[in-house]
Amino acid sequence: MTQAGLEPRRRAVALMTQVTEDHLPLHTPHRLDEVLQGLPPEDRARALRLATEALRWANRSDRLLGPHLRMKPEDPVLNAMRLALYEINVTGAPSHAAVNAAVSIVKKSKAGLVNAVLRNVGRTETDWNALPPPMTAKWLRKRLIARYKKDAVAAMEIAHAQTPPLDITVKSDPAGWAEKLGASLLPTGNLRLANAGQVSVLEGFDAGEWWVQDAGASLPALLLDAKPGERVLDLCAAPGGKTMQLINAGADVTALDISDNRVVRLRENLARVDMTAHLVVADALEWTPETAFEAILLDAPCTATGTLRRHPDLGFAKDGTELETLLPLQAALIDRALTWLKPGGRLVYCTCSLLPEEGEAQLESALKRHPDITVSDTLPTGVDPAWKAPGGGLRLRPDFWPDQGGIDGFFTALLRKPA
Ligand SMILES: C[S@@+](CC[C@H](N)C(=O)[O-])C[C@H]1O[C@@H](n2cnc3c(N)ncnc32)[C@H](O)[C@@H]1O
Repeated sequence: MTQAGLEPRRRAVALMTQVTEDHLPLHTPHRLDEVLQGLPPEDRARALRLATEALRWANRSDRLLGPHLRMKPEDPVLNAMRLALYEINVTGAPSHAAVNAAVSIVKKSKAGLVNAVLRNVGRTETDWNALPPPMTAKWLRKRLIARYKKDAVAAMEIAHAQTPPLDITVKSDPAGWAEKLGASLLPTGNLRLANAGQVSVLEGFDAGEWWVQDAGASLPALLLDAKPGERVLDLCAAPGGKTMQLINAGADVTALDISDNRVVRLRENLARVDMTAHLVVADALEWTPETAFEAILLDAPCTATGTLRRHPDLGFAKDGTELETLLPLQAALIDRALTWLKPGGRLVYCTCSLLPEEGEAQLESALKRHPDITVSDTLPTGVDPAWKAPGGGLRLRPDFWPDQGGIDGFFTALLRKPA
């Protein structure tokens, strides 16, 4: 392998190690830039893609490696071997090239081990494709089985093993854009591209005609159904996928987020699609609006476990301990948002989580704390009634829409304040 081919792989292993050893998600802003420093854009994208996909398949690679390892090697060594096995078995890379790359990436003292182990794996008869799909990280799997039972979790694992399609939300004329982009039109009105390649070169991107947004992530704003001229608060707004939907519906939007950096991205995203909102950088637990809103969309911070198919690194980077701070924060945000609604106002609460603690259970306890609030059972267009959660709201899972390429996991519910 040429030096040019080796460098993105070396960085991919460094990124994987940031996830497995330091427990930082791949997309941790400053770390990502640090690790990818000096690489041209196409190699940055390549390194990130290799790291993402090698982590998606890491559990299956580990099954092949296990019988040939006396003890678990240090993370950079294990990750170099995981990358090689992913490339050989999923992308069809020639095994000598992938093994040589792994040998060159690790420190010299480990080169012999990596070479011997990978060649031993190559000599075994195990059929990669006959192995079960990669297993969800233990901390999460236990919780998912408790909630959804084994068969549903097995279906989710099949969904998590697939590289997800690219979904986009268009400003207008979804059917026309579907034709121009060669995309399929989803029942929810989003467009889906199976193999999109580089997003920024697609027609309509520079002109700001659409933005990237999973179909599942678009449902909360569809459920809120903002009307032209309505004053709407987008609470926890950055990077702004839902803000753009609300503005596109004609609402007068205030978009608030605690993170300076993320609001910079939100501002850039709005500029690209030529939209404006009142932007606020503030902690929602301290901020108070001057007047009440007709509608609020609260996309609360969460474990993001519904996005595992897009971010397989999260299973390695997280361990569930953040729930201790997230759960009270989500409840406090709901309580504050309800006080900022006009009589008769609407609140959509949502999280991109598969955990009932962050969805169904938050709704249930909010209804107990606020007995005057009701939950709407309206369904946005295109939503399968089977997605209704028993206690109200919608429960989306990655194994839904299996024939159309899946959907991110989400919980979302529309609450109404009495008039
Ligand atoms: C799930 S993300 C929002 C995604 C966004 N709604 C979208 O559709 O693009 C959650 C956001 O909550 C913000 N956040 C976390 N704690 C907050 C707080 N106390 N006040 C305001 N925003 C907060 C985070 O900075 C993060 O941007």
